[in-house]
Amino acid sequence: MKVLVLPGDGIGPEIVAQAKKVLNALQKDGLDIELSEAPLGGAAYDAYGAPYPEFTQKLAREADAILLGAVGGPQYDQLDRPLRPERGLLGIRKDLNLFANLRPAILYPELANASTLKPEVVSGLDILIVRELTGDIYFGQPRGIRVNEAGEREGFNTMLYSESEVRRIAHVAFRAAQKRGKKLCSVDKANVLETTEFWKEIMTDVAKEYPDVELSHMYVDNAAMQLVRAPKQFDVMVTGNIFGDILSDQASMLTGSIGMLPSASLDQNGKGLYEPSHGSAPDIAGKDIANPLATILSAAMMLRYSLNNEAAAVRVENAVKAVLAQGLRTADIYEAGTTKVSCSQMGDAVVAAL
Ligand SMILES: NC(=O)c1ccc[n+]([C@@H]2O[C@H](COP(=O)([O-])OP(=O)(O)OC[C@H]3O[C@@H](n4cnc5c(N)ncnc54)[C@H](O)[C@@H]3O)[C@@H](O)[C@H]2O)c1
Ligand SMILES: CC(C)[C@H](C(=O)O)[C@@H](O)C(=O)O
Ligand SMILES: [Mg+2]
Repeated sequence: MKVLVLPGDGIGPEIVAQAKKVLNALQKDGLDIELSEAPLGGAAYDAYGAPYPEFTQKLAREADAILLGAVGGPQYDQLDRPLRPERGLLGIRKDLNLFANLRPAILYPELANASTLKPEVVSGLDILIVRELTGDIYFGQPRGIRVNEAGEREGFNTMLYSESEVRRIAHVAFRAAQKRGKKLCSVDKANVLETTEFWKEIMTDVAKEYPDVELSHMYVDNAAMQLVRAPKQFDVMVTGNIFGDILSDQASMLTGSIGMLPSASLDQNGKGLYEPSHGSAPDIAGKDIANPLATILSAAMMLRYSLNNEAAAVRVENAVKAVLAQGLRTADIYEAGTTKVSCSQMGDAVVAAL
């Protein structure tokens, strides 16, 4: 199996190095993977003048699975839009048709106090957010910044979903719900936006094929409120690209830190890109203090979904649970009575716990 590693920018290389340690340890125990590396985002712009250069594209297309750190940083904000790091990430998602983004928000019992919510509200939390990743206002045309007829500048984007796009993500979400608590909440803004009114109609239609799953609908503003009021009411949530982006960052705080939330972005055939849900955290880059657990847990998802190695995935997840049980914490999840460790120390501890 070929695994392409894309460290990216900011804390990307630091957190990916920890996930690589874990994969290297598994390799020594017989995991049959071949690792290669390429730049994406700002690092790719620096090396090749493009955020998703041909060099990276070729390796990405050949790989069975991809592990990404994060992209972006203020030093790239002044570039022309097509050259910005984030366009590299959107480019690889679109190029590889990685339409199904799974973002599990799980509260480990040891982090009950790290969550911003009261322990009784979050204890046992286990939500899966299924975010559509290659459509919506992120990709709809037309888009841009222009001068209108009145001579005033305006910015515009297009929220767009085709029926096939909604159907395929609906099936992913219903199948996920079937394997879990059999409850699916589709999040929309159907009271205002036609795109999501259409989304809701298709979700309702696909539900007929999954009579064992209870489908509900919720407006996104209410969903944001319910996520902090009573998050355990949710099992699987399915939503479009932009709402899923926002709700998954919000859900991450229920688990104690955005540094705990992994993600998998999958195509129809099990090929996937695995990355933490957070960004390149320029404010803490280069300090060896970032939390690498979301990236390590993303590597576990890669073992599960693309490398079909459930045993190795569980082994990594158990190692993460073990380091938390040992009281080891990076700064973002630190609390009195625990032991503060650096990013690299956390990586070493997970390897030791394997
Ligand atoms: N998937 C991605 O590559 C991705 C995702 C989100 C944002 N970004 C990009 O990252 C850059 C920074 O964006 P932002 O600041 O809005 O979001 P961010 O997620 O990078 O950071 C938000 C806050 O969370 C903290 N944080 C994030 N990850 C952490 C970790 N592992 N451990 C400890 N703390 C962590 C940061 O220090 C910061 O205070 C931007 O260029 C943005 O476009 C990339
Ligand atoms: C960096 C950005 C393009 C990306 C997104 O919006 O999808 C990020 O926020 C994410 O959640 O992966
Ligand atoms: Mg995001």
